[in-house]
Amino acid sequence: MRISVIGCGYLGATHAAAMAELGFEVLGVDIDQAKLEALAQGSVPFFEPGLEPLLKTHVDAGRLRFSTSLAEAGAFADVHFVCVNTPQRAGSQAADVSYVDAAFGGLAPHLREGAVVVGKSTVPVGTAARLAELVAGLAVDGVDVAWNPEFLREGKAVTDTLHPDRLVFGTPSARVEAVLREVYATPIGAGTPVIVTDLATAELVKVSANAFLATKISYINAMAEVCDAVGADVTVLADAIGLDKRIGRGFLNAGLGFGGGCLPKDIRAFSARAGELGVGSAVALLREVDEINMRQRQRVVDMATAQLGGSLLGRRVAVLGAAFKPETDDVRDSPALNVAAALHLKGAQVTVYDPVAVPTARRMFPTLGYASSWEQAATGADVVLVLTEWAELTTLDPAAVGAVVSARNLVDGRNCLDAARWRAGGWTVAGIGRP
Ligand SMILES: NC(=O)C1=CN([C@@H]2O[C@H](COP(=O)(O)OP(=O)(O)OC[C@H]3O[C@@H](n4cnc5c(N)ncnc54)[C@H](O)[C@@H]3O)[C@@H](O)[C@H]2O)C=CC1
Ligand SMILES: O=C(O)[C@H]1O[C@H](OP(=O)(O)OP(=O)(O)OC[C@H]2O[C@@H](n3ccc(=O)[nH]c3=O)[C@H](O)[C@@H]2O)[C@H](O)[C@@H](O)[C@@H]1O
Repeated sequence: MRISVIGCGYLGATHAAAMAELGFEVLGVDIDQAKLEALAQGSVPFFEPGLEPLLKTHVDAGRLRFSTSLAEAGAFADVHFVCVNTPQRAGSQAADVSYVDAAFGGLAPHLREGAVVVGKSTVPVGTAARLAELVAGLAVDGVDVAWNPEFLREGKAVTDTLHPDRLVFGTPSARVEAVLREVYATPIGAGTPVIVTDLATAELVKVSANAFLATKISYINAMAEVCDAVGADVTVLADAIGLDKRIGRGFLNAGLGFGGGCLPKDIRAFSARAGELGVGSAVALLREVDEINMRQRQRVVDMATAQLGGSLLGRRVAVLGAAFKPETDDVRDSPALNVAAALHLKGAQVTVYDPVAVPTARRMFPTLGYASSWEQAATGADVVLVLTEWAELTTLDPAAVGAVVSARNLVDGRNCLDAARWRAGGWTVAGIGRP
C-alpha cells in the first residue's frame, strides 16, 4: 500500500513522517514550494520536537518524498490523506473549506480505481458527504471518501500520532474500514481503541472534542474571575475539583486562555455550522466560552496597566513568551502576542522574547520590538509579563531578572511562577485567580 499526504503543515508533515515510520512508501504534496524544499532535505520548516529526526530518517531511506503534483499523488498512492488548512473565513465565524475543496477537486481526476481519499482536516459536519458525492461522479470506479480526524497536539505531535488515545474512522463501507485498519495495523493500532462510525459522526467527534477542551479552559477561567473577586486561589480550586475522576485535572489551568490554529477557530466554526443546521441555540454556550477566553487577554492588559499606575505611554514592557503555548513556534491566534500588540497600541515600548517563536512572531507583528534573550527583553523594563510557560521562563531566577529591570513588576499570565518566591525577591506579582 502506498500513501499520499496532501498538505504538509503541522499536521501533514507529522502524519507523512509517521506513515513512513509505519513502513509505507509516502508522497507528501503541498502548494508551498519553499516548505517542500525544506522537507525534501529532511528539514522541518517549523518547530516540532522529535519530528526532524523521524523525517530525515525516512527521507534519507527514500521512503518519504515530496512533490507539488496532485497528478503524481493520484498515480502513486492507494490511500490519500488530506491534511490542508481550514482557517476561519475572513469576515465570518465559519471555516474556510476552500483549501479542502481545492485539494479534493485537484486530486479527483487523477485517482486510480479503488483509491480511498481520507480527510484529516477539521471540517464543518457535512463536508465529507459533499465530497463523497463529488467523488461518486468520477469516471473511475470504486473510489471512496473516509474521514479520520486527528487529535494530535502541537509540541507533542510525534508521540500523539504514534501513540494516540483513540482512532476514529468515519467510513462509508466495510471495504474502507478494512483499508484504514490496514494503514493503522501496527504499531499504532495495537491496543488503541478504534471507533468506527459514519462520516458525519467522525467529523463531529473532532469538533466536539475541541469544543469540550475549550469549554474546560473557559470554565476554569470563569472560576478564576470569581476567585479574584473574593481573594480565593483558582490553582488550589482546580487541584481540588480535578481530583474528582469525573472532572479530571487536565485542561483546568487558568490563565491567558486558549489560542492557536485550532481551538479558537474550531469553536467558532462549530457555532456557525450549527446555526446553518438550525441548531445554533444547542451550542450557544460556545459563544460564551469564546467571550470568556478573549476577556482573559484584556484582563492581562489591565493588570499590566494597573501595575504601572494606569498609563502605559512610553513605559517599557517585556513580554516573555510569544507562542500560543510552549514547545511550538506557532503564533496563530496567540494570546501572548495579542496582549503584546494591545500594550503596544496603548503607547508602551514592548519588547518580546520567546525561545523559538521570535521569527514567526515578527512575521505576524513586525512593528513590535524583539529580543534574542529574556535578559535583553527585560533590561530596563517597567513591567515583565510571562505569557507562555516555556521551562526557560518558569525557572527564571527572580534575583537575576530583578537585577536588569527598572521596576520589579510582574504579571504571571499563565499562573506558572512561584509567586511567593518572586514576592520574597521584592516583586509585585499579579496572577489570574490567585490572591
Ligand atoms: N495543527 C494541529 O495541531 C492540528 C491541526 N488539525 C487540522 O488539520 C488541518 C491542517 O492544520 P495545520 O497542519 O495546522 O495547517 P497548516 O497551515 O500548518 O498546513 C496546511 C498545509 O496545507 C497546504 N495546502 C493548502 N492548500 C493545499 C492544496 N490545495 N494542495 C496541497 N497543499 C495545500 C498549505 O500550503 C499548508 O502547508 C486543519 O484543518 C486543522 O484544524 C487537526 C489536528 C491537529
Ligand atoms: O485540533 C487541533 O489542532 C488540536 O487542538 C488542540 O491542540 P493544540 O492547539 O496543539 O494545543 P493545546 O495543548 O490543546 O492547547 C490549546 C491552548 O489552550 C491553552 N490551555 C491549555 C490547557 C489549559 O489547562 N489551559 C490553557 O489555557 C494553551 O495554552 C493553548 O493556548 C487539542 O488539544 C488537540 O487534541 C487537537 O488535535
